[in-house]
Amino acid sequence: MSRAVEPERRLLAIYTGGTIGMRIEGGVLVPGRGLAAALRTLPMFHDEDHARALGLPEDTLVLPPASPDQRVIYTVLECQPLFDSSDMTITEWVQIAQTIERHYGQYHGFVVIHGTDTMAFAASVLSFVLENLQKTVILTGAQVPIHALWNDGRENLLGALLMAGQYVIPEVCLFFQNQLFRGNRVTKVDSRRFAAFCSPNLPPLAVVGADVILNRELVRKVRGKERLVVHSSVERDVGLLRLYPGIPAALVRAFLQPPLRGVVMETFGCGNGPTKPDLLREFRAATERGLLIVNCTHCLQGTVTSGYAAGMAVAGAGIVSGFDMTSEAAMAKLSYVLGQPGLSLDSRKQLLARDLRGEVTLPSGDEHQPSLTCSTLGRGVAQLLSLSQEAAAVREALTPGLACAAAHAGDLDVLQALVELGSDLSQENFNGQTPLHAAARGGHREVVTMLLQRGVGVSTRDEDGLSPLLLAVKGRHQDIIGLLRAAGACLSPQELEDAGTELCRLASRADLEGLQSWWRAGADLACPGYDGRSALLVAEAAGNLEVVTFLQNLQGGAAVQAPGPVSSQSTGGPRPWPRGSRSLEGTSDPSTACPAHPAPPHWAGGSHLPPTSHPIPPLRHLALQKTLKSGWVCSGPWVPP
Ligand SMILES: NC(=O)C[C@H](N)C(=O)O
Repeated sequence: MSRAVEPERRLLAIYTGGTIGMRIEGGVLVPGRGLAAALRTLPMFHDEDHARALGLPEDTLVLPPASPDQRVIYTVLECQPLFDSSDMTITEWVQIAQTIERHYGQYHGFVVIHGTDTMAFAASVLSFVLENLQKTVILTGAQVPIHALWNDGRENLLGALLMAGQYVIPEVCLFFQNQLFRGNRVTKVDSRRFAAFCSPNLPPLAVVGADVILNRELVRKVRGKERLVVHSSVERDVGLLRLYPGIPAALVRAFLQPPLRGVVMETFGCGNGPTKPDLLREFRAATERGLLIVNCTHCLQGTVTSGYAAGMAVAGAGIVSGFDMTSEAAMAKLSYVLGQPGLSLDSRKQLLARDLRGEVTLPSGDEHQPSLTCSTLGRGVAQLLSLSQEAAAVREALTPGLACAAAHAGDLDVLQALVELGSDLSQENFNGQTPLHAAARGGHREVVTMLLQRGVGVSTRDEDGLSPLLLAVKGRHQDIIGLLRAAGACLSPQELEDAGTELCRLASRADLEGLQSWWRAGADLACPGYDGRSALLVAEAAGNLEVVTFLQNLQGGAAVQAPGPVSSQSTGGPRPWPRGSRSLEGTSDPSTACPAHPAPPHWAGGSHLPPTSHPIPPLRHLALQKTLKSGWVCSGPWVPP
């Protein structure tokens, strides 16, 4: 992942349909034409003066400048017909890939505007069909049409255009509600909330707030300069079978019949299934006939393991482990692997067991990843640096980067090795970050504790002015926020400048966890957003009752006051919390910019947090009618652009 440098970035936005452009006809939502014309009337999507100066054609729009030296110009291709994505199939997704291929040389990146219902399938298929991707492909859509007053489409589409315009991310991604996910890691978890998607087993590649926080090390690296390959030959006879307690062998037999060539089987927990002999016989008979079956857990989070006899029984029937793949990704992978011509069954099984597009986390040992987490590399470097006197200068130069990488990976061993070499763990790396920044952002409690015990400064700001505390807030690492606050960390006036708007945004999304993070970090939750409204007002207007209760409880109990002080240098900007009767005790870190205030009792124990709903996304649907899902079905003809 890198920042795009071209002064003019050209994107192709392929509009396939979905709620984002829908209109109401006869009381129901139907796909709507003319998205480009609608965008043309919205100043956030189009700078008419600049377009006229450039002489851009009707279908090409230009965003207002996001940075003084760069413009994002995008052409909207409207598909014919437009789809509610429930009607889309692998046929249309391959056609989208072919459209990208046809226009690959003309554009810097691609945005695919798609319905949300099957967007996770679409993103997964595209990730396999597009090989050697060197440009950014981002899918996005909306829960509410862009024409509605209160909608998520504008924010999602603008975010996708800006991410694809400003960064080179050589992957198929999905952008929704300010998060950029790897496309083949997502699943739709909510039919109404704006936060419709989650990536249960891989953190987002980027999170957009007041700043764009990139998870650079997660983004796939381009290998060489190989040409884009589009794998149009995919297997359509792939299906999805969800096991349920007592599922009859006869039903399984009926489902596993030809022409089916591949099946994703959603099993219980760690990949377990019933061990009834008649059922296992059906699985074995199917796999011996050459049917490929991949085992994915129906849990939202976690992986298939070999820890249970019930799991081993399933594996013994010739079923391949899907580890932590989503069912969507596993179906797409099966279609891709089965579509490869001339491979033996064993080779296909081997392909399935490999990580092809970042879609799966293989158990350590199955794949060696050159990371500091497998401490051999880190220790090796440390050992090398200790060899000679001359190495001292090299060590000096390498230590900050190495220490930050180790801290970000949560690798205490490497940090310990560096300490033994006499390294200073408070040194800053090339962009001004310290290991504490890296550990706070990565959410590594043990590393944060170790660094604080060693007395590193908590107030260091990186080149962008960000402190470890703000990174912990953005990462929602509540325990780390607590540790940093206890060590005297405060948000600076600069960091609090846009907090009000961010709080309103979180309130509008019912993002309780995000609000709690800011509150724990000492932000004023009553601080107004850009339009003068508070988070409470926004939550009330949006009908987000949990958030309203949370904020009201805080207000009622006077705990709306931040759980510690904001910077004593705070002037203007957000109003500081009244100090009330809190005692100002000595700081544990005299170097900090503001005095450390002990957390008030209601916060220190954590017991006074108002009752909240679980921040974890809701579990995947359990409805039995979804137990048997048919595979990729060809629909009528579709004319790609
Ligand atoms: N929010 C949406 O886009 C849902 C719509 N039914 C679709 O998938 O096309």
